[in-house]
Amino acid sequence: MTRGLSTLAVELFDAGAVRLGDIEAKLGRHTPIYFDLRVIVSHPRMMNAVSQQLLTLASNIEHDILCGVPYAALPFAAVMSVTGNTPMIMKRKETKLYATKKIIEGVYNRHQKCLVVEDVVTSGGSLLETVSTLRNEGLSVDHAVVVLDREQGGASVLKANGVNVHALFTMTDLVTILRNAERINDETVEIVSDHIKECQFGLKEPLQRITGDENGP
Ligand SMILES: O=c1ccn([C@@H]2O[C@H](COP(=O)(O)O)[C@@H](O)[C@H]2O)c(=O)[nH]1
Repeated sequence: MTRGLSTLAVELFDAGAVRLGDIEAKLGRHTPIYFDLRVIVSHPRMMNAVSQQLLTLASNIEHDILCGVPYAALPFAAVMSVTGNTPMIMKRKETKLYATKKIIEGVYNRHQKCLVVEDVVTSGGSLLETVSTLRNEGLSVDHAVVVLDREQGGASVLKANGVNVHALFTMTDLVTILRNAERINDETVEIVSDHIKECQFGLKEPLQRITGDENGP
Protein backbone atom coordinates (compact mmCIF):
# COMPACT_ATOMS: atom_id res chain seq x y z
CA MET A 1 0.00 0.00 0.00
CA THR A 2 1.55 3.33 -1.07
CA ARG A 3 1.48 6.45 1.10
CA GLY A 4 -0.59 8.15 -1.62
CA LEU A 5 -3.29 5.49 -1.37
CA SER A 6 -3.40 5.68 2.45
CA THR A 7 -3.73 9.48 2.31
CA LEU A 8 -6.48 9.13 -0.27
CA ALA A 9 -8.42 6.67 1.94
CA VAL A 10 -8.31 9.11 4.87
CA GLU A 11 -9.36 12.01 2.62
CA LEU A 12 -12.29 9.95 1.33
CA PHE A 13 -13.34 9.19 4.91
CA ASP A 14 -13.12 12.90 5.82
CA ALA A 15 -15.28 13.73 2.77
CA GLY A 16 -18.04 11.38 4.01
CA ALA A 17 -17.40 8.44 1.66
CA VAL A 18 -17.35 5.89 4.51
CA ARG A 19 -20.64 5.44 6.37
CA LEU A 20 -20.71 3.54 9.64
CA GLY A 21 -23.68 2.11 11.57
CA ASP A 22 -26.51 -0.24 10.62
CA ILE A 23 -26.79 0.71 6.95
CA GLU A 24 -29.29 -0.67 4.46
CA ALA A 25 -27.42 -1.54 1.26
CA LYS A 26 -28.32 -3.17 -2.08
CA LEU A 27 -31.42 -5.45 -2.08
CA GLY A 28 -32.26 -4.54 1.54
CA ARG A 29 -29.09 -6.13 2.91
CA HIS A 30 -27.57 -4.58 6.06
CA THR A 31 -23.93 -3.69 6.65
CA PRO A 32 -21.96 -1.94 9.43
CA ILE A 33 -19.85 -0.10 6.81
CA TYR A 34 -20.84 1.36 3.44
CA PHE A 35 -18.35 2.91 1.04
CA ASP A 36 -20.23 5.69 -0.80
CA LEU A 37 -18.04 6.96 -3.62
CA ARG A 38 -20.92 8.95 -5.10
CA VAL A 39 -19.92 11.91 -2.87
CA ILE A 40 -16.77 12.27 -4.94
CA VAL A 41 -18.48 14.20 -7.76
CA SER A 42 -18.40 17.16 -5.34
CA HIS A 43 -14.62 16.82 -4.85
CA PRO A 44 -12.85 17.18 -8.22
CA ARG A 45 -9.33 16.87 -6.79
CA MET A 46 -10.19 13.54 -5.14
CA MET A 47 -12.07 12.38 -8.24
CA ASN A 48 -8.88 12.99 -10.20
CA ALA A 49 -6.71 11.29 -7.54
CA VAL A 50 -8.85 8.10 -7.50
CA SER A 51 -8.96 8.05 -11.32
CA GLN A 52 -5.16 8.43 -11.51
CA GLN A 53 -4.71 5.49 -9.13
CA LEU A 54 -7.09 3.39 -11.27
CA LEU A 55 -5.13 4.44 -14.36
CA THR A 56 -1.94 3.15 -12.71
CA LEU A 57 -3.65 -0.24 -12.20
CA ALA A 58 -4.95 -0.14 -15.78
CA SER A 59 -1.48 0.60 -17.20
CA ASN A 60 -0.48 -3.05 -16.63
CA ILE A 61 -3.57 -4.43 -18.39
CA GLU A 62 -3.89 -4.61 -22.18
CA HIS A 63 -7.11 -2.88 -23.30
CA ASP A 64 -8.59 -0.88 -26.20
CA ILE A 65 -11.64 0.62 -24.55
CA LEU A 66 -13.08 1.42 -21.08
CA CYS A 67 -16.58 0.86 -19.67
CA GLY A 68 -17.79 2.06 -16.25
CA VAL A 69 -20.45 0.07 -14.34
CA PRO A 70 -23.50 2.38 -13.98
CA TYR A 71 -23.78 4.72 -12.19
CA ALA A 72 -21.16 5.27 -9.47
CA ALA A 73 -18.14 4.26 -11.59
CA LEU A 74 -19.06 6.34 -14.66
CA PRO A 75 -17.23 9.53 -13.53
CA PHE A 76 -14.01 7.53 -12.91
CA ALA A 77 -14.20 5.86 -16.32
CA ALA A 78 -14.75 9.28 -17.95
CA VAL A 79 -11.74 10.88 -16.23
CA MET A 80 -9.59 7.82 -17.06
CA SER A 81 -10.71 7.99 -20.69
CA VAL A 82 -9.85 11.67 -21.07
CA THR A 83 -6.56 11.50 -19.14
CA GLY A 84 -5.33 8.30 -20.76
CA ASN A 85 -6.79 9.13 -24.21
CA THR A 86 -8.57 5.76 -24.29
CA PRO A 87 -12.08 5.58 -25.81
CA MET A 88 -14.96 4.83 -23.47
CA ILE A 89 -18.38 3.24 -23.88
CA MET A 90 -21.33 3.46 -21.47
CA LYS A 91 -23.62 0.58 -20.56
CA ARG A 92 -27.16 1.72 -19.87
CA LYS A 93 -29.06 0.26 -16.88
CA GLU A 94 -31.93 -0.51 -19.26
CA THR A 95 -32.12 -0.61 -23.03
CA LYS A 96 -33.24 2.76 -24.41
CA LEU A 97 -36.89 2.28 -25.41
CA TYR A 98 -36.98 4.75 -28.34
CA ALA A 99 -34.78 6.11 -31.17
CA THR A 100 -31.52 4.11 -31.02
CA LYS A 101 -32.86 1.36 -28.64
CA LYS A 102 -29.30 0.77 -27.47
CA ILE A 103 -27.97 -0.90 -24.30
CA ILE A 104 -24.43 0.41 -24.93
CA GLU A 105 -23.67 4.01 -25.90
CA GLY A 106 -20.53 4.90 -27.82
CA VAL A 107 -18.55 3.38 -30.66
CA TYR A 108 -16.89 -0.04 -30.39
CA ASN A 109 -15.89 -3.01 -32.51
CA ARG A 110 -16.45 -6.68 -31.78
CA HIS A 111 -13.35 -8.37 -30.29
CA GLN A 112 -11.98 -5.14 -28.79
CA LYS A 113 -10.53 -5.67 -25.31
CA CYS A 114 -12.73 -3.81 -22.83
CA LEU A 115 -11.51 -2.91 -19.33
CA VAL A 116 -14.40 -2.51 -16.89
CA VAL A 117 -14.26 0.14 -14.15
CA GLU A 118 -16.27 -0.34 -10.92
CA ASP A 119 -16.45 1.45 -7.56
CA VAL A 120 -17.15 -1.43 -5.14
CA VAL A 121 -17.33 -5.23 -5.43
CA THR A 122 -19.44 -7.08 -2.85
CA SER A 123 -21.13 -10.13 -4.45
CA GLY A 124 -19.79 -9.21 -7.90
CA GLY A 125 -23.36 -9.13 -9.27
CA SER A 126 -23.35 -5.57 -10.70
CA LEU A 127 -19.99 -6.03 -12.37
CA LEU A 128 -20.96 -9.42 -13.78
CA GLU A 129 -24.16 -7.99 -15.27
CA THR A 130 -22.14 -5.34 -17.13
CA VAL A 131 -19.56 -7.93 -18.26
CA SER A 132 -22.32 -10.17 -19.57
CA THR A 133 -23.85 -7.32 -21.65
CA LEU A 134 -20.43 -6.38 -23.06
CA ARG A 135 -19.64 -9.99 -23.95
CA ASN A 136 -23.05 -10.36 -25.65
CA GLU A 137 -21.99 -7.45 -27.87
CA GLY A 138 -18.83 -9.36 -28.84
CA LEU A 139 -16.38 -7.42 -26.68
CA SER A 140 -13.64 -9.31 -24.90
CA VAL A 141 -13.68 -8.70 -21.12
CA ASP A 142 -11.02 -10.32 -18.92
CA HIS A 143 -10.21 -7.62 -16.36
CA ALA A 144 -11.85 -5.03 -14.11
CA VAL A 145 -10.28 -2.25 -12.05
CA VAL A 146 -12.19 -1.39 -8.89
CA VAL A 147 -11.73 1.02 -6.00
CA LEU A 148 -12.78 -1.33 -3.17
CA ASP A 149 -12.99 -5.13 -2.96
CA ARG A 150 -15.09 -5.75 0.15
CA GLU A 151 -13.61 -9.30 0.35
CA GLN A 152 -17.05 -10.91 0.50
CA GLY A 153 -16.49 -13.40 -2.30
CA GLY A 154 -17.29 -11.17 -5.31
CA ALA A 155 -13.73 -11.24 -6.68
CA SER A 156 -13.76 -15.08 -6.63
CA VAL A 157 -17.16 -15.17 -8.33
CA LEU A 158 -15.81 -12.87 -11.03
CA LYS A 159 -12.60 -14.89 -11.38
CA ALA A 160 -14.73 -18.02 -11.93
CA ASN A 161 -16.49 -16.09 -14.70
CA GLY A 162 -13.19 -15.15 -16.38
CA VAL A 163 -12.82 -11.64 -14.93
CA ASN A 164 -9.68 -10.71 -12.95
CA VAL A 165 -10.39 -8.02 -10.37
CA HIS A 166 -7.63 -5.47 -9.64
CA ALA A 167 -8.55 -3.38 -6.57
CA LEU A 168 -7.01 -0.22 -5.10
CA PHE A 169 -8.13 -1.29 -1.61
CA THR A 170 -9.49 -4.37 0.09
CA MET A 171 -11.81 -3.84 3.04
CA THR A 172 -8.96 -5.01 5.30
CA ASP A 173 -6.67 -2.31 3.82
CA LEU A 174 -9.34 0.33 4.26
CA VAL A 175 -10.15 -0.35 7.94
CA THR A 176 -6.44 -0.73 8.78
CA ILE A 177 -5.62 2.67 7.24
CA LEU A 178 -8.59 4.33 8.98
CA ARG A 179 -7.65 2.75 12.35
CA ASN A 180 -4.01 3.87 12.00
CA ALA A 181 -5.23 7.38 11.18
CA GLU A 182 -7.50 7.28 14.27
CA ARG A 183 -10.66 7.76 12.21
CA ILE A 184 -12.22 4.54 13.57
CA ASN A 185 -11.65 2.55 16.76
CA ASP A 186 -10.76 -1.11 17.46
CA GLU A 187 -14.42 -1.99 18.11
CA THR A 188 -15.42 -0.82 14.61
CA VAL A 189 -12.53 -2.74 13.05
CA GLU A 190 -13.76 -5.89 14.84
CA ILE A 191 -17.42 -5.36 13.86
CA VAL A 192 -16.46 -4.88 10.20
CA SER A 193 -14.10 -7.83 10.14
CA ASP A 194 -16.75 -10.13 11.75
CA HIS A 195 -19.32 -8.95 9.21
CA ILE A 196 -17.00 -9.64 6.26
CA LYS A 197 -16.31 -13.16 7.57
CA GLU A 198 -20.01 -13.87 8.17
CA CYS A 199 -21.44 -12.38 4.97
CA GLN A 200 -19.80 -14.19 2.09
CA PHE A 201 -21.21 -14.68 -1.40
CA GLY A 202 -20.65 -17.86 -3.39
CA LEU A 203 -20.36 -19.24 -6.86
CA LYS A 204 -23.76 -20.86 -7.25
CA GLU A 205 -26.09 -19.38 -9.86
CA PRO A 206 -27.86 -17.07 -9.21
CA LEU A 207 -25.33 -15.35 -6.93
CA GLN A 208 -26.03 -16.53 -3.41
CA ARG A 209 -24.95 -15.85 0.12
CA ILE A 210 -22.95 -18.85 1.43
CA THR A 211 -22.68 -17.78 5.10
CA GLY A 212 -24.37 -15.37 7.51
CA ASP A 213 -27.98 -14.21 7.69
CA GLU A 214 -30.15 -12.71 4.96
CA ASN A 215 -28.95 -9.18 5.68
CA GLY A 216 -25.42 -9.06 4.28
CA PRO A 217 -24.48 -6.08 2.03
O1 LIG B 1 -20.06 -0.48 0.34
C1 LIG B 1 -20.69 -0.57 -0.74
C2 LIG B 1 -21.24 -1.78 -1.22
C3 LIG B 1 -21.88 -1.80 -2.44
N1 LIG B 1 -22.02 -0.66 -3.19
C4 LIG B 1 -22.73 -0.70 -4.50
O2 LIG B 1 -23.19 -2.01 -4.81
C5 LIG B 1 -22.53 -2.53 -5.97
C6 LIG B 1 -21.65 -3.68 -5.60
O3 LIG B 1 -22.38 -4.73 -5.06
P1 LIG B 1 -22.40 -6.16 -5.79
O4 LIG B 1 -23.08 -7.05 -4.78
O5 LIG B 1 -20.97 -6.55 -6.04
O6 LIG B 1 -23.18 -6.00 -7.06
C7 LIG B 1 -21.63 -1.47 -6.55
O7 LIG B 1 -22.01 -1.18 -7.89
C8 LIG B 1 -21.82 -0.27 -5.65
O8 LIG B 1 -22.39 0.79 -6.37
C9 LIG B 1 -21.49 0.52 -2.71
O9 LIG B 1 -21.59 1.60 -3.37
N2 LIG B 1 -20.83 0.53 -1.51
